[in-house]
Formats: sequence, structure tokens, C-alpha cells
Amino acid sequence: MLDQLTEDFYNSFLDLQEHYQVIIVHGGGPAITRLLDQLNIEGEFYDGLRKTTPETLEVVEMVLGGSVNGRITGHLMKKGVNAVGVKGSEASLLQADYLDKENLGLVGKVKEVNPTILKNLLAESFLPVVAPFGKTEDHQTVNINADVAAGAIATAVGAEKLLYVTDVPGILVEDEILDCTTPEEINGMIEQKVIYGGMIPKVRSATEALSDHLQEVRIVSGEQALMEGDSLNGTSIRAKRKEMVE
Ligand SMILES: Nc1ncnc2c1ncn2[C@@H]1O[C@H](COP(=O)(O)OP(=O)(O)O)[C@@H](O)[C@H]1O
Ligand SMILES: CC(=O)N[C@@H](CCC(=O)OP(=O)(O)O)C(=O)O
Repeated sequence: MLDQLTEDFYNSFLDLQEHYQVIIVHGGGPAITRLLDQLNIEGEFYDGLRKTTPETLEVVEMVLGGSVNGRITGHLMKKGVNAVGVKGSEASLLQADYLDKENLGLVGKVKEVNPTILKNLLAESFLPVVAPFGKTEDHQTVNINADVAAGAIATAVGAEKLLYVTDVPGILVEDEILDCTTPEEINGMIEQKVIYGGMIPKVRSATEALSDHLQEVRIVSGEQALMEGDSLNGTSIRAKRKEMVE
């Protein structure tokens, strides 16, 4: 999605900051794959997660922590947003365990989040742009899936809303954007194959992140502005449908 993010999308952050304190957590899988291909380093995925050797990790760090993070931060700075790049592996932000060292190598799962750095930056009106790395107890940097990192950070900072930015304007049912839905309906849509492929991990981590505090997760497009007037675009996912009637 990163290559398709529009001017309207980046402009939205000025509007968003009038209503919310905002943290961005980004991925960049296709950009990593491109550089690995150029370097003739073979990539392997298991259940959508990249097997990460020490050699692969070096490339992942260069791409996510370097060019992708710099690009997003740079675009936001140009719009007048005070963005700052943060690596999840630093300042004890994402403390990780190995997910499956034998099969996946240096891939992490989040053990604990220390959001102090993010809270301090937000308090000073910075917009943190987080690259999804973690640090293990033995001080190894690990590669963490961006959707997973975003969910964990949202929970740790006590976020009210979590937005998953993608290349469709929301959850689509027969080409119509769904305004709102629930985890229960989502399970049904997965069963009926209305939701398939890359949307499945997105809606699953979205529903996992829902809590008493984080009452809404949205699936939104990066091809348009995130807000229209005072409301957010895309599909709203909430625990119960009756709460959606506002
Ligand atoms: N019901 C659905 N509504 C919208 N998109 C869907 C649906 N089911 C599957 N998809 C697919 O999910 C894709 C988004 O997931 P993915 O490609 O992994 O996104 P990203 O690269 O932004 O993480 C869409 O482009 C679409 O092909
Ligand atoms: C462990 C793992 O798979 N990490 C991901 C991190 C980037 C990411 O999540 O990028 P997308 O959001 O574009 O998928 C990877 O190496 O591709």
C-alpha cells in the first residue's frame, strides 16, 4: 500500500491531530521483498510471516527502519506534521520473545510493550512513526509483523481507536462498503468466503484488539482521506452491533 498512499491520505493527519493523538505503525513487506530479490537473497513465508535469517534481518532493518520509515516521516513533515521515526526495538518499546525460532528464525512475538517513549513524544505533540522491530531478552533485534505490532501498541497506550490502512475502502460485500460490523459477523463472512486472503489476518487482529477501552477498530483505505468532516472513513468493527447505532 505504501506506494499508493495519496496526498489526501497524508493531509488527513493534520485533521486527525485535531481530534486524536496519533501513532503510526508501518509495514513494508513488498519493499523488503524487492530489495531481497535484488540482492538474490531468497525469501520464505510461513503463514504470512517472513522467515528471517541474520542476513534477511539486515535487509529488513535497512528497508523498514531506513527508507520506508524515512519516507513516511518525510511526507508527514512536508505536510507540517511533526513526525518522528521510532524503532520498536529501542527504548524498550516492543519487548519480544522468539515466535518459532526453529522455523522462522529472528521473528518476534510481543511479550511486553513499554509505551513511555510514545507517551513522551505525544505529550510534546510529535507523531511517532514506528517501525515494527522488537528486542528479545538476549538483546537480539527481531522482525515483527506490522499488524501485530500495531495491535499490541494500541492496547498498551490505551488507544480509543485502531485503524488498519489498506488498499480497499473498507470491508466489501458484493462491492458495497460495509459501514459497521462485529467479530461474530466477521467469522460468518470468513466462513462464507466473503472475507478472504490478506483481509483475514487484518480482521482477525482487529477483533483481537477490541476491548472495553478500545471499542472501535476501522479498516480504511490509504487511497483517500481518512476523515470526512468529523467522521472517519471505512468499515467500523465493534464488539456489539447495538453500540454502533449512535
Ligand atoms: N470482503 C473483503 N473486502 C475487501 N477486501 C477484501 C475482502 N476479502 C478479501 N479482500 C482482499 O484483502 C486485500 C487487503 O489485504 P492485503 O492485500 O493483505 O492488504 P495490505 O497489503 O494493505 O496489508 C484487498 O485488496 C482484497 O483483495
Ligand atoms: C515477521 C514478518 O513477516 N514481518 C514483516 C514486517 C513488515 C510487514 O508486516 O509488512 P506488511 O504490513 O506490508 O505485511 C515482513 O518482514 O514482511
